[in-house]
Amino acid sequence: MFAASKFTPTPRKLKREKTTVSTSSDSEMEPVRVYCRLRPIAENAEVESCVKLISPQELCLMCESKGMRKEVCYKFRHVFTAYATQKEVFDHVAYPVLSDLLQGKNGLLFTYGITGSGKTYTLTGEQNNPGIMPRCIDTIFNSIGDLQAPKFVIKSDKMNGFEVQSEEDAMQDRMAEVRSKSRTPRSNRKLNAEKNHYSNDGTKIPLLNETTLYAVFVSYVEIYNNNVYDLLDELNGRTLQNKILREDSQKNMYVNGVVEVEVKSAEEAFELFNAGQKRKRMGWTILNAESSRSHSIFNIRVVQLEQISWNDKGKPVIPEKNLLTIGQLNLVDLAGSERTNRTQNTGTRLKEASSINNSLMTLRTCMTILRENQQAKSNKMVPYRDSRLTYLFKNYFEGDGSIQMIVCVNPSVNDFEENLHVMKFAELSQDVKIMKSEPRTLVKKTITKNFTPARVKGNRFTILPEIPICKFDTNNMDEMGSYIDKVLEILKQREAKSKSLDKEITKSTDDFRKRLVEINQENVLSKNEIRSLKQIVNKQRQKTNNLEIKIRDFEVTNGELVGKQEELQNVIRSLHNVIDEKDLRLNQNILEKEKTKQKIALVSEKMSQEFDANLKKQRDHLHAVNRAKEIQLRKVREILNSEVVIPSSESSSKVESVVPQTPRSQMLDNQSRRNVVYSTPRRRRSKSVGEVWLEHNSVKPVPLGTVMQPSMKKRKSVTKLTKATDITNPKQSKYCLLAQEQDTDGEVETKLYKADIVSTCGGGAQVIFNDVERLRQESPTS
Ligand SMILES: Nc1ncnc2c1ncn2[C@@H]1O[C@H](COP(=O)(O)OP(=O)(O)OP(=O)(O)O)[C@@H](O)[C@H]1O
Repeated sequence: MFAASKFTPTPRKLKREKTTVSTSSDSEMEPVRVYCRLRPIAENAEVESCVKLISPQELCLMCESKGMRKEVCYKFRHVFTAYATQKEVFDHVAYPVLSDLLQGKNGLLFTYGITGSGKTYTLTGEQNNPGIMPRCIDTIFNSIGDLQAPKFVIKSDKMNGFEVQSEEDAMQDRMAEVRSKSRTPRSNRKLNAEKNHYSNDGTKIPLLNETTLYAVFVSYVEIYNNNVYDLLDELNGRTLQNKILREDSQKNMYVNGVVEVEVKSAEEAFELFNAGQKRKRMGWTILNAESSRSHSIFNIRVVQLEQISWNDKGKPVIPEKNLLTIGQLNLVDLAGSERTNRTQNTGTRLKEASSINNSLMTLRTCMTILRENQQAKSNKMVPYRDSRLTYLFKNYFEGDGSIQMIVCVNPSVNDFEENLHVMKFAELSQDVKIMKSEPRTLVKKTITKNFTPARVKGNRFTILPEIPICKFDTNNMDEMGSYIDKVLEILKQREAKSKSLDKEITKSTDDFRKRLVEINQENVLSKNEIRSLKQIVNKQRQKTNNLEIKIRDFEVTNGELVGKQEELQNVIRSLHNVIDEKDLRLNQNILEKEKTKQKIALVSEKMSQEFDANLKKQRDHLHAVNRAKEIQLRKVREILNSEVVIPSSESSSKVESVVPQTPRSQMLDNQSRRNVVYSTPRRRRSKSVGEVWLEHNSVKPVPLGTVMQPSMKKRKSVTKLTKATDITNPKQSKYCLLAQEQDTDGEVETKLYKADIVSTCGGGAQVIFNDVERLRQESPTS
């Protein structure tokens, strides 16, 4: 049991003043501490690294594209290679911040980088390889050890502050908690407990003050689609509710109504973290199977109750007036920036990505303007309110604590372009200087809910010394005199007490009035906030209405388009049918053609065979006829030879005498040697009456006037064979071609090419030349 001591401290009250960054001197400022951590390239990914390490503080990003080599170098406070352990990162980055935290200073630590670069790994890590968060929790509890305030003695006032309550009240709260815990199913507790082990390496921070009690509080929120959700909220079947951000009486930003739990061990803290982690919005993307879709903020607040004394039993004595120092550490796992063309996100993922990118963009803008303000000593407005992320951490940028950033980098060459943007932002952030923060100690009175009056008499109670009752005895005046003195003394005491009570009442009234004024101010702020929220809600409603109208319009258009699409599909279907039919017919035609071709080939083969056979027959026949004619001719020649006897000396005169004196022979005589006369052709000239000749003359024949002209009683004269029917006319059986040409001496020679026209079995005709008569004119003088 605690007893309220009479100890009245002289508080080290530090008033928090808002100083703009640009007006403070350099010694009061410190830059944002920026570290870089490289993650190993995944083993199965066959990609090159685009990072070259120059020194423990410098690295270069390199890339070669289209024959051009690009190399950009950056300097950081420290660069952790892919081989750096989680402990190294913790020792370098988080340990100093934790040391500040246990002195009551604030710190903000966030991981920044593109998706899949190792932000969650750095901050949370794995069960056997814990990251910064579990190591922080372990280190805090390792350090404070037994110096923990009994649970619920320090209590959140629900307005971002704390109050100290009496041990009796704390005990009642503890009992209530035990009762509510006993109602939680055992299976659930066991399930949660199984996951709460991160390996603890026993890291400690030496504490300066052994007369201080510590209480650790944690809360866990996420910013998803620019809304704040409490991941530790008791849901009881509800969905997570959007929380609003508020400013407390000290102008610090906080999440209104956030569940802040006092934890007494690291395991308890991990249990809460894991419970929140299950609610945190994670999702699958092409670039990271477990991608954070929100910014998550794990807040650790360490409240110190200073200058405690200890009673005989070794228990702390809580004074009436307390000195509270509050330090807080925000561990922020930012969602990764991502390019939609790489993640190929659509729908919800796309909306998330655009919200993530917007909030990161606002963070960049705030940093840029802060830097500009500091460098150009200007006073541009920093747009913290544009995003919940920057609005929540506005105090840090204005000098309420140190800021450290770990830039996580996946060195894959595929991430080169995006890493460039990240590095640019990181480099810019290093130039921003933040006011150094100092611990703030507040004086708080111990609150007692169960007020019990000192003494109760009948129906009234009094806190003044009572006047003793005395019997009036006139015989004993001495006793009466001492009694009166006593009463006078008591009355004096009562007067003094009354005065002190008056003073106390006046002070209490003043305090109460002050508190009322504060409450009133907060009330006014809340009203303003509610008003602005209402305006936002109205605007949103208006937007929703507009969107609904648009959606309806779209639905109508969509309906029409669907109708049109159906019509077009019907047309397409019928066209497809037509095409199918045509294809079928085409195929049939091709088949038929193929068949016909085959038939024609068969018939033509047959015909050519028949034709060959006929031809052979005719040739044989003609040969036979020729042979018979030759035999006849031979016989005629023999007869002629036997008739004509030519004496060797008068041969020329004998010829003349043997040749009958026909007009033709006379002509031959007359024309002397101009014409050569052959007996055989003359005889070969057929005189058959029935024969029809096809006389093929030259266009302008030279008139012959000779005996050589064949006798063609029935004839058809042509100068040109233009048509096949000129030959194939079945009535014609003979052919004679008259050709005249001049020899080199200019003498005319006439040739008669004679032939038989033989019909062929194919319906054509064959011209078989069998005789040539030549008639040549010569000048006797030549
Ligand atoms: N330093 C490291 N050593 C080993 N593995 C790592 C390291 N950093 C990251 N990884 C692995 O890379 C993968 C992606 O890491 P992580 O989920 O932390 O990325 P992230 O930056 O948080 O991504 P997102 O922004 O999409 O949430 C994980 O499987 C993680 O285990």
